[in-house]
Amino acid sequence: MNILLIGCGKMGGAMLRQWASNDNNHFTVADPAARDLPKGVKHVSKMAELNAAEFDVMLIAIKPQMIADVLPDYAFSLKPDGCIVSIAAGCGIDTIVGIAGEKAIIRVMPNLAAMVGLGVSGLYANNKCTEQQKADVTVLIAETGTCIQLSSEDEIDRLTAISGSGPGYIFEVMRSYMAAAKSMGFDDETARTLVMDTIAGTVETARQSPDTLEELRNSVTSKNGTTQAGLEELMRDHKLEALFRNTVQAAYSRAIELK
Ligand SMILES: NC(=O)C1=CN([C@@H]2O[C@H](COP(=O)(O)OP(=O)(O)OC[C@H]3O[C@@H](n4cnc5c(N)ncnc54)[C@H](OP(=O)(O)O)[C@@H]3O)[C@@H](O)[C@H]2O)C=CC1
Ligand SMILES: O=C(O)[C@@H]1CCC=N1
Repeated sequence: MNILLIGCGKMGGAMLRQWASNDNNHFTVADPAARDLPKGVKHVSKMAELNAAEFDVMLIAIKPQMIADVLPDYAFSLKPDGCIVSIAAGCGIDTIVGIAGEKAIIRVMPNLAAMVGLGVSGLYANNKCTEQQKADVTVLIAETGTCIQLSSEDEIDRLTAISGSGPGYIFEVMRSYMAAAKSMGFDDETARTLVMDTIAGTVETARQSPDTLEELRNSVTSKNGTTQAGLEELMRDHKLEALFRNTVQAAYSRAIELK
C-alpha cells in the first residue's frame, strides 16, 4: 500500500519505526518538523510537494486540534477507493467526514509501546470500509503490537482512557515507585533497575500464570509479613482503586470533549 503519514511526532514516529522494517508498504511523511526518518521513507513539508501523488491510506497523526486546519489540504490525495486512518484522540468520525467528506474511515487508538512492537491498539471502522480495507489496516497495526477490534466508536474513547493514555499513568507510577526506592537510600541506577525489573518480572509472571491477579498478590503476601504491612498502606480505604477509576474517567471525559 502507498501510505501518507500526516504528522510524524512521538506517536506517528513510533509506529513508523516498526513499519519501515517491512517492505510491503511505501511511506510518505508529511510533517514540516520530521527529522531522521527511516531509510526509504519519502518526506514532504507541505501538500504541494506531493506532486499530485495519490495514496491508499492516509494516516492522521497530528494533534486533534489541528485536524480541521491541516486535513483539507491533503484530503484530495486519497485515492477514490482509499481509506483514512486516524489515531487522534477524541476526534470522531463525524468530524472527519465533515472535513474530508463521506469516506472509508478507521479510527485506531495505539499506545507509545508501539515503539518497541509491544503496543496495544483498538480499531473501529465505519460502514464505508470494505472487509479488505479493515483487514489491511489490521495487519498494519498488528505490526506494532496487539490489535483489538471494536464494534462501537465510543469503545475507542473508552479504550483511549485505558491503554492509549496508559503508558503515561504507568510511567508516573514507576517514577513514584523509583522515588520511594531512592528514599530508602538506593542510588538512581539501582532504584531504576529494582523498579523496572520488579515490574517487568511481575507482568511476565502474571502473563504466564493461570491465577487471578488477586491470587497472585496473595501468593506474595505472607501472614503478618512485609508485603501485608505495605499493602495495608497501599490499599487503605480502597483509595488506589478509586484513584484509578477517577483517572480513567477524567481521560474518557477529555476524549469526549475533543470530539
Ligand atoms: N503520544 C501518544 O502516546 C499518543 C498519541 N496519540 C495521538 O497521536 C496524535 C499525535 O500525537 P503525538 O505524536 O503525541 O504529538 P506530536 O506533537 O509529537 O506529533 C505531531 C506531529 O505533527 C507535526 N505537525 C504540526 N503541524 C503539522 C502540519 N501542518 N502538517 C503535518 N504535520 C504537522 C508536529 O510538528 P511540530 O512538533 O513542529 O508541531 C509533530 O511532529 C494525536 O492526535 C494524539 O491524540 C494517540 C495515542 C497515543
Ligand atoms: O494524551 C493524549 O491526548 C494522547 C492520546 C492517548 C495518549 N496520548
